[in-house]
Amino acid sequence: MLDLAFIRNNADTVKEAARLKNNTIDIDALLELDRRVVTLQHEVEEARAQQNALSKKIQQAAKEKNVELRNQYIAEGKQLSESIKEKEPLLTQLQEERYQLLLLVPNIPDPSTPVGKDEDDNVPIKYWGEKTQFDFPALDHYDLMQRLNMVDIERAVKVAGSRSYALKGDAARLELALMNFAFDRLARKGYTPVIVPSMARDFCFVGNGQFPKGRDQVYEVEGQDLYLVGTAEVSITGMYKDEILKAEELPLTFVGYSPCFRQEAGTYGKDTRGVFRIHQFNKVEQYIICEADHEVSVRWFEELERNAEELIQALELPYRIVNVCTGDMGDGKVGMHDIECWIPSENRYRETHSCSYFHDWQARRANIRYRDAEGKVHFVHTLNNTAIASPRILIPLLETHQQADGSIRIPEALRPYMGGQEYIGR
Ligand SMILES: Nc1ncnc2c1ncn2[C@@H]1O[C@H](COS(=O)(=O)NC(=O)[C@@H](N)CO)[C@@H](O)[C@H]1O
Repeated sequence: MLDLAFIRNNADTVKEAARLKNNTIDIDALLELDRRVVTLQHEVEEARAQQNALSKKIQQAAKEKNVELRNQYIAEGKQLSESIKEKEPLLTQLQEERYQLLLLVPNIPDPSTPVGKDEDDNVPIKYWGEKTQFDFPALDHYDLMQRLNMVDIERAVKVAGSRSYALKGDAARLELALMNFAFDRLARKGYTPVIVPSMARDFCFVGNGQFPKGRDQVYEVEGQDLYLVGTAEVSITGMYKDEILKAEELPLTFVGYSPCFRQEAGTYGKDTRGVFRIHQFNKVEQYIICEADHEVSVRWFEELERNAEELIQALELPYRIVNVCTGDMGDGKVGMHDIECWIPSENRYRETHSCSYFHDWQARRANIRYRDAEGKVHFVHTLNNTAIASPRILIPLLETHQQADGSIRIPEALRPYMGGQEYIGR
């Protein structure tokens, strides 16, 4: 959410941001509604002030035993109460309408964000590692997993329907190894490990920006104010709602873990083979709460990205980084980079990590603030990036490290989390 005063004073900038982000919000309608709220608010406050003045006049008239004047004031007071009683419900309703519109206003993209319509317009900015070449007929992740008895999709689909899977054998161990590997590396950097609720209340999803627009991507717990999170980002944002932190407490740096649940509405027929796009997966998440300063946010954005690169390089996976364009980045982001790992079987890079900074767009929605050294209160800045999301990361991992004999080499960095094992299938 943007500051209402900012929108009032920078309507064209906000309209341009909405246009660049394919966001259809009507800023003029929002500002018109805002003017009605401000006018009505002023009338109600005026009427209240007159009521206070009148009650003093009534007391004064009573003291002077001036019955006629006193009755006149009382009559005036009644009229005022009537008009306040009539205006207040309308004011409350218009304020709620304005708030619901404010939630739909996008953040302003950083000038370094490429202008574009969709992911095809994302701009590659860095490549690392040579695209894997094989001197034997290489298999895709699903064939590799089936041959090594590491996945059971049929039975999982029986249990939970389409886009379900069960990891078995060394793939199941790999997933937990990857979670521990990511948790460990970030905890050693001083990030606070946190295992958060995977069911969260509505306000958490409003806080990170998933609601109201992305409600169709979220599973709801029937009859309760509880929804399954699509990322630990939702729960961490919700944990700090309505808090005023001390400046010296910042930055808060988290490495979070949660199962993630996504409806994947609108992706029917896309990525249906294997485990690329599923309804439930596990993710280790990097999350920062820092002071409200653009340079500070950018430094954390760069650190979060470097952290992910370190993990991917340790897994010896070729990847590239793309600067996500305005049409693909979503409402809340100021800047966003995706890291895409090379998928040999698809002969292309595909997203495995997503790194974003928001300035105070999320913090305003979740009302997360801090008091600076002078005692002034500001909304914080928030950022997040994937550390490792599995089983999607298993796709480049298994494919890239497959051997001619059909086994799979486990990268050095992962072996300590796999009991020292060096290969799968040997
Ligand atoms: N439906 C899905 N199936 C498998 N993996 C997924 C799915 N959706 C997202 N992921 C994985 O989770 C990563 C992060 O998802 S994201 O929506 O892009 N970004 C976030 O959730 C942020 N909180 C950063 O992690 C993706 O890059 C991808 O690796």
